[in-house]
Amino acid sequence: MTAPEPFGARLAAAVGTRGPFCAGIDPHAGLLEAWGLADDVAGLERFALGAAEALAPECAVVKPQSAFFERFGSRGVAVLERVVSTCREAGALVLLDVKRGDIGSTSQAYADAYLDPASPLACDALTVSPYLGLGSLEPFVATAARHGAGVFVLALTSNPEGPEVQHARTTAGAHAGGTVAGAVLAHLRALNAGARPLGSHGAVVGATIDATQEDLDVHGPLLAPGFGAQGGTVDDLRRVFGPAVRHVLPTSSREVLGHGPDPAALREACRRANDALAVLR
Ligand SMILES: O=c1ccn([C@@H]2O[C@H](COP(=O)(O)O)[C@@H](O)[C@H]2O)c(=O)[nH]1
Repeated sequence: MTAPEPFGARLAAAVGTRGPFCAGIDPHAGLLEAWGLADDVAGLERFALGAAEALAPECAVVKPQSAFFERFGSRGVAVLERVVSTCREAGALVLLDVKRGDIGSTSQAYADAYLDPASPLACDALTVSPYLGLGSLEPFVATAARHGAGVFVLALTSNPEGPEVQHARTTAGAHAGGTVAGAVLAHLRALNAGARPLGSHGAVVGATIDATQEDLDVHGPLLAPGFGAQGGTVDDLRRVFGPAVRHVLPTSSREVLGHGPDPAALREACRRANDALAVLR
């Protein structure tokens, strides 16, 4: 059996063709209302599939936020499954923002749910939380490698509460003495070593964070939420990421979705974002 093409290589090719902008699909109640839809499963379906059909042919990566589907229970998750398949059929990679992480045996079940192609919710990559320890992420890393998928680990998140945990000093493990975020970044750098053209293990680093002393170049993708509605700009991306900006996937949900429901306006918003980001590469 031939090995699947690694996520990092698939991502590099997709970004080379379509640009780095990652469109988020976050069906907020307020956005459903703005699109003239009810805040129920039928409204969710119209909104999320409409966004997927308009945005996925334009973007290298689409990032559905699982929480907004889960709030409708199993019928919401069924809509998420259709969003994932719609986006992948349109040639976009799907990064599911679900921020999982648990003890190893449970992480294996999460990894199977989101990364095994046999699962109804199989995606190209997912977000995970490292706060049960870097070793606890191993099932995600191994399962992703088996299936040519990617893993994005929270490092320096875009929310203002992040630093109290992420800037704390760790006293245990291979990176003792450094910050928690620094340990996450170093772990990813080690996982990505030697990968060509780019590793499959990404970091989540907000476009809104203060200047950091951490080395953000993990030789893998850097998902940058906070671009758009949270205030992050192209200048912030340059300021925060420095030379590593070439590996950044800036992502925005509310800002781009606010242009709907007109599919042409959604597509245009995605094109404009990619045009504005071209100066960074
Ligand atoms: O540090 C993080 C990690 C993830 N997110 C997620 O990204 C989107 C942002 O939505 P906007 O509407 O563009 O603000 C959302 O799904 C968050 O859960 C983040 O914001 N920050």
